Amino acid sequence: MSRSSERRRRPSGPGRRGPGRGSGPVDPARLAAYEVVKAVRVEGAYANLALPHVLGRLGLEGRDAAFATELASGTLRQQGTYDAVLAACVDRSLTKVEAKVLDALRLGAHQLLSMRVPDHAAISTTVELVRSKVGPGAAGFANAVLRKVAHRPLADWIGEVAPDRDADHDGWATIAHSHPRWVVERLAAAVGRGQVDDLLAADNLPPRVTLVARPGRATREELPGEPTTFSPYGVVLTAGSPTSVSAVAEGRAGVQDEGSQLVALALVEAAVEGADETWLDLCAGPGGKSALLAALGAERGAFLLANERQPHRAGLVLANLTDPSVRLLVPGAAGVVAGDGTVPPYRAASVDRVLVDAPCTGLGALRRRPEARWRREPADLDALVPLQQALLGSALDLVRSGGVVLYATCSPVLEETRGVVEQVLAMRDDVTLEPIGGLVGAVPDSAGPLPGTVQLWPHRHGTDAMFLALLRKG
Ligand SMILES: C[S@@+](CC[C@H](N)C(=O)[O-])C[C@H]1O[C@@H](n2cnc3c(N)ncnc32)[C@H](O)[C@@H]1O
Repeated sequence: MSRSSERRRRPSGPGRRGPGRGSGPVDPARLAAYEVVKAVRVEGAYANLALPHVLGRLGLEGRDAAFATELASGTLRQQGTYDAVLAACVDRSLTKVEAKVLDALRLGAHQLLSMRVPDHAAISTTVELVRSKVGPGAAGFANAVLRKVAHRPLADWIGEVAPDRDADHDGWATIAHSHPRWVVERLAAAVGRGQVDDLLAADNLPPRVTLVARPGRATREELPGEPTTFSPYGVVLTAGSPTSVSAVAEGRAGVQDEGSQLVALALVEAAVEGADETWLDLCAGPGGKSALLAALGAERGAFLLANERQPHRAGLVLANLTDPSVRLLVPGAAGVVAGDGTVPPYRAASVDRVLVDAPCTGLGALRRRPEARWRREPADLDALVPLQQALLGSALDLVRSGGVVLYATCSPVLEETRGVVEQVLAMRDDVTLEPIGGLVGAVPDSAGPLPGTVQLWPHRHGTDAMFLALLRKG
């Protein structure tokens, strides 16, 4: 059966030029993707951090860099689908296939099934990669396996290797959308059965790059791109790289998901009577929201204290709050402390506004962390949920009467959102849950799992799946 061209939706990059046809040197873009996938497997690297290093070392730019990025990221995201396909094409368990060969087979499968790379180029370049990294025997094996993969388009493969969709939707989605089953189940519980497929599909698309103009330091009119729909500070970068934007290089603007911009905005938009001078970001690292809060606070005469438990991440917060010459971007407006937010070194009832951007599973940001879904486990919730409750509890101790705490997660998982807020509310009689108002409260179709809370979604809003709850101390 020949594969139809309609299903090929991704840009081809250098694959269309067919580098590495036949026996020859390994194509550098494929080599870069291979090195990233291997570093994720062997070193536990984060693909989004490993990519710039590898691209720089191999001197890849432009189309080649874009191709390598899509190849590595897409392969990692859709590994669950490709493994099911490869398992049907290999005469032994995939656990018996040498890991380096399996890395390369997954890269080949992504080119064959999801990128516009001609079959001959996808197969021959992968075979050369395997020959150079493993040897001629493995190259022959890879050639035979990828020829089988190339026999069918992706949709036909899914029909063959996934369970029946009507009989076992979550089993089907596990393969078709390449998410672990427990993640499918948690996301379905949060978004509802009617939309879970749209959400899972959105997780497999590369996120758009969004910039934030830090108020008082930059305007969004000076940033290249289209204004964001909901945040008054953002633009969606339509071309080029953020590092080439001078306001970003100078620290006056930054790269920040629109949902994260809305979290900072929701804290600032909440009405507070009386003093409004001391703001605390309890879990600040690496500091994207702190940078926006410091700029907004400076406009209102408020001081932002940015707290982060891990010292090296507290260093990243400082870097986000300073310009390239390490001068505070908004002098006198912010300070950074490395401290445990569950036993904070601050006076009780001394703060007017607190952000708790809690450590979480990150299952709302899977678009930008291609490998994260394979690293997380249900047991992570056993440690994270009590920590989230403790952090929210200490934020409520730190805020003064009449002040506000914004609890946020980049996860829509109900244990981390509704569960944490309900649990903390049940343990205290000095706190009320308030509707999030202002611009953030007006985002359409954003009702969260508790009255007045907000839940953003990649497939509805184009943002990470941020959860926001506003609590006021009585
Ligand atoms: C979701 S991230 C925060 C992202 C950050 N607000 C931003 O916009 O860049 C959660 C942070 O909480 C930190 N963290 C974890 N446990 C903590 C604790 N007990 N006290 C303070 N920070 C903690 C983590 O190291 C991590 O940097």
